[in-house]
Amino acid sequence: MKLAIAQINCTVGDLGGNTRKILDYANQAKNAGARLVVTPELALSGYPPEDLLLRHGFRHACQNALTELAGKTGDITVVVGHPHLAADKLYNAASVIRNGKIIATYLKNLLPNDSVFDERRYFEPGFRPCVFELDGIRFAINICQDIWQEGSATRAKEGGAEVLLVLNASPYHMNKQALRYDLARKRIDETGLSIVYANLIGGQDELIFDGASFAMNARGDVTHQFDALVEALGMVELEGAAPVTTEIAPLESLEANVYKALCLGVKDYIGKNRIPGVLLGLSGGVDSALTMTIAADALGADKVKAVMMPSRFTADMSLLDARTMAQTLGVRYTEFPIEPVFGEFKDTLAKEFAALPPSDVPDLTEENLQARIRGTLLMALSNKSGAIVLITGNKSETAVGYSTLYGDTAGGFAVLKDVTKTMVYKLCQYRNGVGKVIPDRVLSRAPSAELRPDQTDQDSLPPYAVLDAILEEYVEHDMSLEEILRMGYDERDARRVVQLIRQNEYKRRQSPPGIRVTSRAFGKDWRYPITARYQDQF
Ligand SMILES: Nc1ncnc2c1ncn2[C@@H]1O[C@H](COP(=O)(O)OP(=O)(O)OC[C@H]2O[C@@H]([n+]3cccc(C(=O)O)c3)[C@H](O)[C@@H]2O)[C@@H](O)[C@H]1O
Ligand SMILES: Nc1ncnc2c1ncn2[C@@H]1O[C@H](COP(=O)(O)OP(=O)(O)OP(=O)(O)O)[C@@H](O)[C@H]1O
Ligand SMILES: NC(=O)CC[C@H](N)C(=O)O
Repeated sequence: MKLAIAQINCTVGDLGGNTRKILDYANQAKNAGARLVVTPELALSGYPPEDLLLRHGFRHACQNALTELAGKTGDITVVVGHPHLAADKLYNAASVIRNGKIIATYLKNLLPNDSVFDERRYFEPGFRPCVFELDGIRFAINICQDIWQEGSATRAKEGGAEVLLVLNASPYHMNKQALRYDLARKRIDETGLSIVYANLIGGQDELIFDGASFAMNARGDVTHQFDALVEALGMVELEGAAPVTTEIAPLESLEANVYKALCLGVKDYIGKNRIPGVLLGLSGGVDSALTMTIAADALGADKVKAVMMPSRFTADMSLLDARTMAQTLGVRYTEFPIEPVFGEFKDTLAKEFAALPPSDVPDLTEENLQARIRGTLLMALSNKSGAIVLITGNKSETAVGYSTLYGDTAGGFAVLKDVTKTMVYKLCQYRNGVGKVIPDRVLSRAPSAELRPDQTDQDSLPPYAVLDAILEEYVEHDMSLEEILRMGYDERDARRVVQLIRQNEYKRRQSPPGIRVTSRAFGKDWRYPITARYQDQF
């Protein structure tokens, strides 16, 4: 028999649109000869619906959508993920529907509350297995986190299952697929079941769901691997209860994978929020170059406008490279010299500043003013056009606060927020390999904010290779300063980076949302207090 995985891009809260999409995939699956179609976790509501789930109206609308879907699926069996209200309690559920009937409903056993998840805020756990039979094969259902520990799969086996259908909303981070394979193999070792793993795709605020659905036989061999980061209808052939090899998508490089994830994140944030286009400040540097390229690839060049805003500190090559890149990509481009406005601002402030020491030396104040003038101009264009400002700050800068509040941090969406500077360079190289967009010297010159004469980032920060390595240990691996020092990092660098990360919580708290591509981003999974005296002890 054939079953299908509907690897679909659902939109949170779009119950009508999600219902239509599930029906469309069910029809396609039926036409392709499938008897059963499996959707991702909470496909009906989109994932994660967050506090929408606390609204009575939304809970009831989800129940109604399920009834409507069940009435329209016909004779193909659909296993659909949905919020389920029973006796005033809410569950993360999956129902088996056919010919207008709900044949069985499974309630997710393990509710993740770590990392980016807070399912215990909304749902009650279930504890029973759910096994149903189709064409002589006994299928059981698990939902995402259920297979991250021993228990739910074992109970499915004890309930008589032969094939485990796993509905997922498993968010992307680098190298996540290897982790999913490991977990699936552990459950297979314990139970001898074969596994069909259906994952959501799409961007939802800071999260990316990468799809990459797969099937494994009872020996733990991958029999099917479907494409990542695109919608797909994956067909899985079973001989008895065993999936047999038909389709294995080739693995991509890490850079290709991250680049595509960022494009999907931009496309879905802009598209699902019905935003007409994007704007960005194009400096001739590497961060804005990459942000512009991702935006053009994701949305089409006609949806992107780049604005170069030179000052007296802008090098000629910055201006030339900005023009070249905008032209190569075909995005709309304009230039606003900021000197006149900068002069007016300084004149307006001069009398006040004269009373403050040291009045005659330009300092960070004047540097930040330039960034804020640029931010103000971009926001004015945003207000008039409806396009939103993409900010260009990367994870390294976001970590240490190397940015100006209400200046280069002013905007709607932060494309590179979880991409370190080291990775920014790798992604530029990857994209130039597909088709050259970013001139070599943009990649070879020393990074500079160009806010004072001859400035480079390394005047204020350790080299990015060092900063990024310490950042990964402290943020992603949760290492203490002491542990980082034991790894052999320079004491001054390590102390400085950790101190800057701690000191700049206030700045991050005011920053726009951005796309998560690592196992720990500065977003849902980073909730440090701004006001705090605790320091790691030595
Ligand atoms: N705990 C707290 N809670 C709330 N607000 C707090 C605060 N502590 C300071 N503040 C406020 O924050 C202000 C300081 O922040 P802010 O005004 O941003 O300025 P600040 O962080 O002092 O300076 C910006 C830094 O970013 C660098 N930069 C700027 C622009 C672009 C780039 C680049 O290459 O990408 C780098 C620049 O060279 C400089 O090192 C204070 O004056 C105060 O108003
Ligand atoms: N001359 C400029 N014209 C337009 N935008 C600018 C200009 N200078 C800075 N910006 C904006 O402010 C952001 C901060 O950039 P800045 O040059 O200060 O440092 P950066 O982190 O090295 O970024 P980039 O690598 O893009 O230059 C830029 O990415 C860009 O969006
Ligand atoms: N939605 C979930 O239950 C997610 C489970 C799991 N932690 C994952 O990231 O895949």
